[in-house]
Amino acid sequence: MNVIDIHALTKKYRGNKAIHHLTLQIEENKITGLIGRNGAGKTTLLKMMAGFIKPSSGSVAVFGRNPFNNIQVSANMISIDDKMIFPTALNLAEVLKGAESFYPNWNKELAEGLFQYFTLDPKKYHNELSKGMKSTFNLIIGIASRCALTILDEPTSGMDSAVRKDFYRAILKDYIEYPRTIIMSSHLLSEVEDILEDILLIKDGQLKLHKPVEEMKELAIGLRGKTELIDQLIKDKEVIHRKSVGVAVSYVVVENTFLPARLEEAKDQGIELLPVSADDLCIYLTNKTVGGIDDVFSKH
Ligand SMILES: Nc1ncnc2c1ncn2[C@@H]1O[C@H](COP(=O)(O)OP(=O)(O)OP(=O)(O)O)[C@@H](O)[C@H]1O
Repeated sequence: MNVIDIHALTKKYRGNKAIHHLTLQIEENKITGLIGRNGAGKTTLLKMMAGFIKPSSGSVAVFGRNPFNNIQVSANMISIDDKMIFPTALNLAEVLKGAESFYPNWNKELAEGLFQYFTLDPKKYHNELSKGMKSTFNLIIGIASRCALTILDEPTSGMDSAVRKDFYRAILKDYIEYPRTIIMSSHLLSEVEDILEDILLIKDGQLKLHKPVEEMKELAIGLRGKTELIDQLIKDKEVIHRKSVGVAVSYVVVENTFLPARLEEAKDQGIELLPVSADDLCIYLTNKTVGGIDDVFSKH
């Protein structure tokens, strides 16, 4: 069953398209990573899934319903981001207590365990917390609420690296015990890759790729060798990434649609065949240009 069904979705802000004609589905009980660079449209897309903002055109269905102002959708969903605000009169312990009565699947032991592990002070107020501590508290609520649809928009923003790692592990462990649909946005795949099943990559509001992480690893190939030979090998291929490596030597990344015999031949010609990680592939696919930062320097 699809929890999310999006068709020809567009969101414009003052005429500028933040999301552009997006069509996709997200299956039940999967962890999907929404990956994209700054300004790619991740938050806008997640807000439309959560029913917080209206599309300009196209449709979003969550559990088969339009999520905008829909009580049935919001009863089964939680959306966590770094702009969350809580009642200022309540301290953290009181907010947790409130969440317990609000979310039907709330896991009290887990919430308290995480709260103690991350040494949050129950007497403190949310608006007194540091950026990383706010994210920590928000994510405890996001995990412990165990909602059928859990939307996490850059959930670890401001956390230090050790806390981020602990949280990714916590998300995965709790998901294994209690599967649900989790959509988590991030700039960088490398951090979250291990806990994801699917990757949804967007660039400039458009869908670049939606695939299982495992398939991503096989999708592209890196080729390094004499520029002349490389150009011959890839002449009918779309270049995903290219850079010069010294004089007359190039490294290119292309979709791996070669016949095995052709790759063997390339190897015999001295071309190196290199794997391309899912993380690097996402970076190349979302770069504004085919070259990298080196291009900026080589032009000056
Ligand atoms: N309320 C708004 N009014 C006008 N433009 C907006 C608004 N919100 C977002 N945008 C624009 O829409 C585009 C997508 O923004 P969005 O915040 O969805 O991207 P993002 O992928 O979440 O970025 P980041 O990773 O930097 O948080 C950007 O060009 C942004 O400037």
